[in-house]
Parts: sequence; C-alpha cells; structure tokens
Amino acid sequence: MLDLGEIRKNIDGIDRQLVSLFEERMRLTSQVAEYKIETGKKVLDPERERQKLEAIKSLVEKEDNKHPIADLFSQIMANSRKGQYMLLEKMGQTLREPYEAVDEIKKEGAKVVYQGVAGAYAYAAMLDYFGEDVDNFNVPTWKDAMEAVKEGKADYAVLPIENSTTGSITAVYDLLQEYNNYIVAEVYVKVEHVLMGLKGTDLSKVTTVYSHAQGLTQCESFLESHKDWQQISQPNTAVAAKKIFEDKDNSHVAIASKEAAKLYGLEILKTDIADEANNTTRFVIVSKTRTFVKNAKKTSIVFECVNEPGSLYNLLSHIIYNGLNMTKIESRPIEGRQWEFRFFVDIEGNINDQRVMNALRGIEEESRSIRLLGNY
Ligand SMILES: C=C(O[C@@H]1C=C(C(=O)O)C=C[C@H]1O)C(=O)O
Repeated sequence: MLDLGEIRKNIDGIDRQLVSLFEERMRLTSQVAEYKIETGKKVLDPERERQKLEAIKSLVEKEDNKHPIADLFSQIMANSRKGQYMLLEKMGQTLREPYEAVDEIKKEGAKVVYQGVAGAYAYAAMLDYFGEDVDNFNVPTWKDAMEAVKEGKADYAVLPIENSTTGSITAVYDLLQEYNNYIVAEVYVKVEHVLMGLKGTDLSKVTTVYSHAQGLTQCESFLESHKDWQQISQPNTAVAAKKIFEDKDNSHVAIASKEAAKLYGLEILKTDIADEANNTTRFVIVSKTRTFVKNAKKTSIVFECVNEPGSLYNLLSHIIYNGLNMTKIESRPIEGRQWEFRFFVDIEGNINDQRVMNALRGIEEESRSIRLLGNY
C-alpha cells in the first residue's frame, strides 16, 4: 500500500526547490530588465523564447511531458516579462504619451453636439452632464457628431455606447476606433418611457399612440391594456412627442421621455410604462483633446492581437496579473482582415495607478496595436 503522506512530503520537498529556483530565475530576469533599460532593447524576445522552449522540450525524458513543460515555461517567461514591464514603468521608462490632467472637465462655455433631436435620450444625457443652459446643436448621425468634434465645431459629443437591455452600440465602438477622439466622461440615463398628450387629454378617448418602434416594443405590456389604440412608429421618440404638439389632436398620445414632454409642453399622462423597470443607457462624452480628470476611475483601451492560439488570453493576462478588474470586453471585426478582431476593454483604475501602467505597458509591448480611448 502506497503511503499518501509520504508521497506528498516528497512533492513538498520538490516544490520548495522549484520555488527557490523560480525566485533565483526571477532575480536574473530583473538583471536582464536593467540591461534592457540601459540599451533600449525590447522586453519580449520571441526568438529567444522559441529557442528556449525547444531546448526545454528536448530535455524531458518522457514524451508525454513535452507539452506540459512547454506550457509551464511559457507561463514562467510571460511572468518574467510582466516583472520586467513593472520595473521599466517604475524607472519612469513609460511609453505612454502625455495628457492634460484636470480637476474637472470644463463645461462652461462648451459647445456640445449630440445625434438626434431635442427631447431624445442623448439630449437628456447631455442636459444631465452639462446642465440645462448648455450651448448645443444636433446632427443626423453618430459619425457626424464625431466629425464635428474632430473639426472643432464642437468641444464635446454625447454618444450612446451601451444599453442595459439590448447591449453594446457597436457602431459607436467602431467610431471610437476610426476617430482619434477621447472619452472624457460617461453618463448613465435611465430610459424612462412616459405616456404624454395635450393638456387635458382623456385616456378613454385616445385612438392613436406614436413612438419609436423600440418605444412601442418596450411598453408592450402597457399597450396590451389599450388594444384599441392604433400604434404608429416614428423616426424617434422625440419626433413622436413633437407630432402630438403640432397636430393638436387630443385623441393622439406619444410614448417618449419626460424631457420630450417638457420640451413640447405636453402633459404626462402615465409614468413608468416600460416593461423593463431598469432600462438604462450609458453615454460617453467625447473630446478631441487628451484631457482626463485626475480622479478618473475607469480606463478604456482598444487593442488588436495577432491571430494565433492564446493571443487574447495572453494579453488579458496582463490585466489579471496586475490584479485589475475588467468591467467590459467587446470585440469588433477589423476592416479588410476577415475573421480578425479588435478588442475594446474597460478596466477599473486610473492611468496613473501603477497596476494600470504595468498592464497597459504589457499589452502595448505584446499586442499588434493599442490605443488609450479614455480615462474618466
Ligand atoms: C529574460 C528575458 O526576457 C524575456 C523573458 C525570457 C525568459 O524569461 O526566459 C526570455 C526572453 C524574453 O522574451 C530575456 O530577454 O532573456
């Protein structure tokens, strides 16, 4: 009968040796880092790593151990690189481009662009962030809003990035990649649909309800109890509200935001009519300048990795290794390279946080490309 306790004691002895050898190896790789700091040589040396893995595989006696030993040494080398990036960042050898750190994003006198019409949810997000008196204008598309910021016609654009029920707004992610604009803030707007009509509207005499198709779908249960109402969709909810105001027919009602009701002087006939009580959209405030608030808590990046096994896993390992919390990952196809993707990632932390610096450094060194999208 084998003695489990005895076997485990032997394993413990071997592990002690492995740990001490590992630490000795890490000390040597720190010296390599010092050499690299002096000479400007890159941390990752793929050829050396390839040769190392081949050499290590040839050392094993048992064929079955070839794969596990290569796996183990890949991890050891990846960790030695992470340690080296940490040293490089600590020594001030950062690759990060400079940015302007401010106490607050400047709102006074700012010109703001949003997509849609007054009373739409982007409009509500803008008022929420910049205040009721904001100098603003609107454009037909999200791309127009990005363009207005790029050309300096607006200081900031307000763009929806994700909805709690329907998910990411992928077209906006693509625009963040296409334009060199930065995310400087975010705003969460609860999409609260209300029923509105002309002052004194009698619900029992209503014949027609206008809204955006999404608005009608999102209030399905409420509309079930008004089956006799004809449902007519409009380009967006604010246009539906405007229609009620212009048509002056008190048998017509609209489903839109509270802001739209206020803007067109309509009476709110019923609140909270959406099926999903916590329907929220997250908007980002985008600027042409690299200006981030000092107390920013979230870092957004976009990177591309090479198309080979484990490459995404390896890049994400920089986030895990530095103990950071990843709050979002979104993949989007890369134009002109079929079935290759770029990844948009949000992590908790300020870009001056040592752990964030280390992780971004590692991803920067080992990805095909990386761009900082914002810190807010
Ligand atoms: C330690 C070095 O840096 C990196 C890590 C390696 C390792 O841990 O063996 C090997 C090559 C480099 O990618 C080195 O260049 O020797």
